Amino acid sequence: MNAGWYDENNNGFVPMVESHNQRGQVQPAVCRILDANLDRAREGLRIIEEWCRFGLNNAQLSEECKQLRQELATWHNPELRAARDTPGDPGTQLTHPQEQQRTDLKSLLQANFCRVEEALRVLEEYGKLYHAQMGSAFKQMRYRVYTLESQLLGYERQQRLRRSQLYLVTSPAKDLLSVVEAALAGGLTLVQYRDKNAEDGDRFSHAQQLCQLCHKYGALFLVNDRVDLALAVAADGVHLGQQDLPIKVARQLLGPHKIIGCSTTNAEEMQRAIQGGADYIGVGPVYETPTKVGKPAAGLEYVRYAAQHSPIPWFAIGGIDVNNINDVISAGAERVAVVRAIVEAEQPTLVAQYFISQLTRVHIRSNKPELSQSYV
Ligand SMILES: Cc1ncc(COP(=O)(O)OP(=O)(O)O)c(N)n1
Ligand SMILES: Cc1ncsc1CCOP(=O)(O)O
Ligand SMILES: [Mg+2]
Repeated sequence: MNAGWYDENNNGFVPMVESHNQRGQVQPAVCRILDANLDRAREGLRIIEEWCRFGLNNAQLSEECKQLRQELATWHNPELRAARDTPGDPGTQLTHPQEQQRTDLKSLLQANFCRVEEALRVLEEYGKLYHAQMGSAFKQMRYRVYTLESQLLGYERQQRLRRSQLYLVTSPAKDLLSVVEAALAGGLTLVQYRDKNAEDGDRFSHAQQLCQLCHKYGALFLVNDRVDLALAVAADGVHLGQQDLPIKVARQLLGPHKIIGCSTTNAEEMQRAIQGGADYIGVGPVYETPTKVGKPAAGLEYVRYAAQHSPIPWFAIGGIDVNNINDVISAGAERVAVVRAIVEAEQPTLVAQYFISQLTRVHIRSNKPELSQSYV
């Protein structure tokens, strides 16, 4: 019969790695450290797993959490459990003020990833004193958790992108931060920083402030043209035009989990962007616009084409405002991107709300309720 024990935390029968350490007597304190951190890592993983399972309905991510928990359980042998001394532990009363104030889901998940990664690092170091394979086993697990974290954040980004109906592309304005904040308050969930003329130092500081603001509201933040700037401010991704870096190069620089958008004006560009791995495309200019002087309109015809042929999310852009939004929606658009309609609006909150209400109406009509759900 295999040696092991029954674990009450849903892991069932857990095969024992080895009940005795291989280096002679280990200090009881080391066993207590290992016991406490095995618990800590498992608890953190369980919190993350619940979101993967019930929040995202993602079987692959929840399975990875479960496997990691089970692997932790195989190391948590009776000898380590027996070392527990909760009444004598001075740390049980200590809480950090931040633990009491998780304001959003993203910070809750990040805090728990942090907790798991820290616990695994402790297990890696102290585990070397206990068992020859413990150090390398926990190192590998820590890297798996890093991968899980970036997969989960990437998956969340894609979901947010899919649920975004209105996209604000910024233009320089004296009170840009207040304008963007007002639009975020109206329900805006996707923002692109675009400034074709500023100096890099100013671009960096504007992008940094906008990025923080967007994340405070749970909105995605992308940077126009510049992969380096997107990386520098930890943006959610980048928007590239036909004259910018190729998508494949940007993907290598940004990794698999950031968003890459691409401008398209016709069917051929659309096809290339999709094949290149764009996460979404801009479709336009629908109308000629002073924001992009000299660029001929692709027209509503191209919007109709996108509605029929684009398998990835797409945003109609160019000259769209509150007066013509319904023509664009009638041509098949479910998402729109605007510059002047919001940046130059007297009441950006109301304009954002109006656009979203019109787009939501059409989503409900076309029976795509997932697009009209608000996101945590
Ligand atoms: C959402 C969206 N669509 C199209 C563009 C235009 O990009 P590009 O053609 O590279 O032109 P510039 O914006 O760089 O002048 C966009 N920025 N966003
Ligand atoms: C950046 C861009 N790309 C195609 S049209 C456009 C500008 C859209 O600006 P506006 O919404 O002010 O017409
Ligand atoms: Mg560009």
